[in-house]
Amino acid sequence: MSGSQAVLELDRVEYSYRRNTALRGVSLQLKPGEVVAVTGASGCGKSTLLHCAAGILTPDAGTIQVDGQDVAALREEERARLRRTKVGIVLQFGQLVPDLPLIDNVALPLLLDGHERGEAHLSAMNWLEQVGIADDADAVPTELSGGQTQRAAVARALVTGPSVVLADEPTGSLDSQGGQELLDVLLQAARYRGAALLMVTHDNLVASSADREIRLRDGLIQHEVSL
Ligand SMILES: Nc1ncnc2c1ncn2[C@@H]1O[C@H](COP(=O)(O)OP(=O)(O)OP(=O)(O)O)[C@@H](O)[C@H]1O
Repeated sequence: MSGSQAVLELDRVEYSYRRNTALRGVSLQLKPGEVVAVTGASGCGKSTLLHCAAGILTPDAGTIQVDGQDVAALREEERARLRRTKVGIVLQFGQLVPDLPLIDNVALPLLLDGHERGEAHLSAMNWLEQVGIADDADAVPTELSGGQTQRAAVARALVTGPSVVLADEPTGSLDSQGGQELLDVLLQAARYRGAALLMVTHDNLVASSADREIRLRDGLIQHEVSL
C-alpha cells in the first residue's frame, strides 16, 4: 500500500515504559474506510499502540502520519488541532469530563474548534441519538453506567467527522446487544463516512467485523489476516 493512500500510517514504532518495552517496531497503514482490529494476549502492547497512534504517548522511535502529516514534526498547537479535527478517540476509561452534562461533553470538540454553541449542541444531540442515549443528554457521567458513558465517548469521538477513529475496547462495558449496536455505529462511521477505524479488542466477534486483524505478540506484529 502506498503511503499517500493511507490516512493513518505507523512506521516502525517503538515504545518503552522505562525498562519495560511495549512496542518493538510496529508498522501499519489504514486507508479511508478501512476497519482494522488489533488483538493479542494481555500485555502484548495493544493499548500502547493505540495511545501512540492517538498522540497520547510519543514513540521512542519510528513515525506516525495522519492524513499525510508527520505528527512529530508539527508544532504543539498544530498537533493538538490535527488530533481534535482529524482523530476521534474512544479510550477505556475517563475521557469524559465528570461534571459536564453529556450534551456538553459531546459538543466539546466542536466548541474547542470554534463552532457556534447552538450548532455544536445540535450535532451532539444527533450523535447522542445515534448511540441510543438521547434521553440522558442532561445527565452527568458520574450518574451513568459504564455502558452509557462508553456510548457517549463514541458520540464524542465521532462528532467532528474524523478521518481516523481509534477505539480501545469500545464495547467492553456493554452486553452483547448493546455492544453490537455501538459497534454498528463505529462501523457505519467507517463504511459510510470513510473514516479509518482502528479498534483494540479481546472480543472475537468484534474482531471478525473488521477488514483486517493485526495480532500483536510481545510488542511485535505476530500476524496479519484479511477477513
Ligand atoms: N504505565 C505503564 N508503566 C509501565 N509499564 C506499562 C505501563 N502500561 C503498560 N505497561 C506494560 O507495557 C506492556 C504493554 O502494555 P499494554 O497495556 O499496551 O498491553 P495490552 O495488550 O493493551 O494489554 P491489555 O489487553 O491487558 O489491556 C505490558 O508489559 C505492560 O505491563
